[in-house]
Amino acid sequence: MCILRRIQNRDILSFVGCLVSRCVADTSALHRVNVICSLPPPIPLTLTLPLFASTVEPPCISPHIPPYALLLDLLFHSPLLLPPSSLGRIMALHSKTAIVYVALFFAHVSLPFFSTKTAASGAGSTSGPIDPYDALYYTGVRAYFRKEWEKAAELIEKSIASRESLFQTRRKCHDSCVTAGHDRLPKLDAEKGSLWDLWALDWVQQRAECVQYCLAQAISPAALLPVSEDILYEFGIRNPYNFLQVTYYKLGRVQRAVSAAHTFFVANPNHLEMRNNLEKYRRMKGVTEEAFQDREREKKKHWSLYDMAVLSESSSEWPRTVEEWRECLKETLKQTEECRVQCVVEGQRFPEREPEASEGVFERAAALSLSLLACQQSCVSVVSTRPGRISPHEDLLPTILEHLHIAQFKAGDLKGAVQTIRSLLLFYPSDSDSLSNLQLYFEKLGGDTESQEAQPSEEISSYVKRSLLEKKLLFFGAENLDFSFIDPDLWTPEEVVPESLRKAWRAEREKLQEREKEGQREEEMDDSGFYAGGHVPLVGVDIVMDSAALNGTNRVVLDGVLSPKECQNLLQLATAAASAGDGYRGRRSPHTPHEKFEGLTILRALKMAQDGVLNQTDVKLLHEIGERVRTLLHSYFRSPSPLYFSFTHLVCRTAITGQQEGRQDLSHPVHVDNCLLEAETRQCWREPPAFTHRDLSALLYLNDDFEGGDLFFTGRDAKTVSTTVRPACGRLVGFSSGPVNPHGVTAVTAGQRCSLALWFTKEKLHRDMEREEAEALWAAEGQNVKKADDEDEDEARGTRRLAQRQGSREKSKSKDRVIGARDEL
Ligand SMILES: O=C(O)CCC(=O)C(=O)O
Ligand SMILES: [Fe+2]
Repeated sequence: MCILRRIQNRDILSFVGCLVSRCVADTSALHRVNVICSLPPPIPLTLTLPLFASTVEPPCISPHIPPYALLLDLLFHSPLLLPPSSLGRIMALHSKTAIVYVALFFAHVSLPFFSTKTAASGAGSTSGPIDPYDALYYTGVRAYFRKEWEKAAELIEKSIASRESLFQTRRKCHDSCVTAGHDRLPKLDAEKGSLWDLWALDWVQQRAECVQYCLAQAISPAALLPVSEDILYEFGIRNPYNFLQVTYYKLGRVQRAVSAAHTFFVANPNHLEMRNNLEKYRRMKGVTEEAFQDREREKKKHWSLYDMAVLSESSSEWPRTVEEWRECLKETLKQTEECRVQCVVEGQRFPEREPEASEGVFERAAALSLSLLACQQSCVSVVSTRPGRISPHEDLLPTILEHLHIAQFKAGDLKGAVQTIRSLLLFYPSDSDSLSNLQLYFEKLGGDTESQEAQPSEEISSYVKRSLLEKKLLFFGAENLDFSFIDPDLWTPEEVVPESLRKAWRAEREKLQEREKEGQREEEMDDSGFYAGGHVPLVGVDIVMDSAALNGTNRVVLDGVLSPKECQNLLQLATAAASAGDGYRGRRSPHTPHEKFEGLTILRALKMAQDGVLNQTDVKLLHEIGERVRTLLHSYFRSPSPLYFSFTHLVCRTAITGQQEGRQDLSHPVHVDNCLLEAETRQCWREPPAFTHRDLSALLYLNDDFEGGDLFFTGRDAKTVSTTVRPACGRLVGFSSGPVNPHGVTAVTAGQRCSLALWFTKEKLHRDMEREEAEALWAAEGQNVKKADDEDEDEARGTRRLAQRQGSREKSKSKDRVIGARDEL
């Protein structure tokens, strides 16, 4: 197996020496790599590297690497015979794109190398130099696919721990080398011209040597090399925990499996299988709530502090809220620093573009320093992005300061409030609200706002000052050195942008504004691909309200989808299951504390039927009705592609008696099913934790004997109600799941409101695996139910199936329902 490590450098030879000096290879590895690795387009290059003796000086060589030598000639398959080594490492040089690919090969004999060094218990227990976490990961994944569960767990845990130790060591080395070479700095003041240059280089080199030496003490040479983009991505999406979840489950270590599952799910809230797994774990005996632990929580701790502080705002304990916002601010700044330090010590890549032939050392140095600055600036986006989300929170630091300011004001800490306002003004110096607040405080405090403690906080001042300086340099690079820089901040003042870029910047902004305006005009256009108005293939089902009547786009209300008896049967199912119901993802009151919320999926219902708690026929009816709804909506919305079940549950909301007095909230707050509605900006973000793959929503109501509980649609402001639908037995509301259809449910103030909620997706990949599991169980019992895999058919066939099924159902019940002639194919 091999791993590619990609390093870009046009002027490779200078550091190839250093890299190669850390490399060992064996001949079999060379051949294997040629076969296994897909290297970049082969532009023939035969490069014979000098044979290094074992006398290469530190810091290039680590004492842990045996004497070595390497000849590189991958393309002509003529590797130099090298002493066999357990760890092979090969480099292929690509002259045109100036990319060095370092491929690692781990021969079978290398496994003991890892096994002996990996600590049995995994996490955190790294002894000796830090091993390359990517290599450990690959070996762990290989063990996983071989079903060597113990080994897989051990190696993947070790890789997570090694990565963590690597970051910590980088941080430590960075801190301990901050002052290295400082004694050269006074010379910089004293000297001019080339001597100044030399002292500057000397300072840089002293610091580099210090860092290199420090890193080499703790990190194995292989782990010092950069890892591939693939590995960065894998760890970025927390995929190691995905493997660990299965691995621990197989090993019977359920608590660890649960925490791995939870850790993965936090960063992948749309992952259906993991959601299903977590629901299963929740129902397992012996699994405690503590097991649902995010193992990566510390790295995103500022978000839990943020949420805690927001929550505290709803209490009136303002001094505590102030403390919480302060903590959140401190942690956010700390995480930003951590991220920036990694940029410095990790080493930067040269910009992607082809270097000019005329570029000399200064241009190269500038390119590298711009890369470093861009990396550090990008930390704003890294820190501002919640786990599981794609887009960063806009203006995170100013937002935290705004919250802190309000909390301080409410807590009566006016001096603190003034300081925070002043800090906020550093980001937005002409913000009229902040300025008028400041004026107000000035009057209240009788001019004391100028006192020392009322100045902006030191850390925010230096943050803003440093950030502005970095932006200036980066914009300079963008203007003169062909460097591309995307500013992560909204608060950047225009004067920081050079005049020549400003025009393009303004034009870009105007275009954006224009697009936004257009967006608002086209807001009500639906790009879902659905086109309401198709036929309703079931006689007895009536369109009672179409999109026009419902004041919107791609919405419909159909009546007569269920007979009263069917409503009764499903209600029975709901009631019988309710006592053991698991709520919504295990939560009993996910939307409001005034109501109890019980959900039942088909798989769960089937298991309960197997246990004799529910009636099998009713469970099959639940399944069959889903098919009915799908066919109706597929046809009515003229779906351009097959619809797959994404999620289905029978759900009841019950008013809790004695908790309805003066209730102001909703049973289900206004939301959009497949994106995150931001009512203030009228934007809807199609990203996790929203269920982004949901395309069509359906609610099939079972009863009307309750108070409140109306479904209503709104505009994107989440306020303007466009229409209201009163639930009733057999009434089906269908609508496209996107931003044209924000909706909510009014409070259920008495009784129980039950419905079958269904969501459909056009993507087979996102189909509901639980439903398939239920179908497989039925199939295993020899029972005849239609499988979700049969769904790749056209509308007509779907309709025919409905017709046939409906026909036999109705015949057996001898009711007056017939199938429309058009569908009798
Ligand atoms: O029950 C209803 O009427 C709506 C529920 C809903 O919007 C949802 O579960 O997403
Ligand atoms: Fe909804």
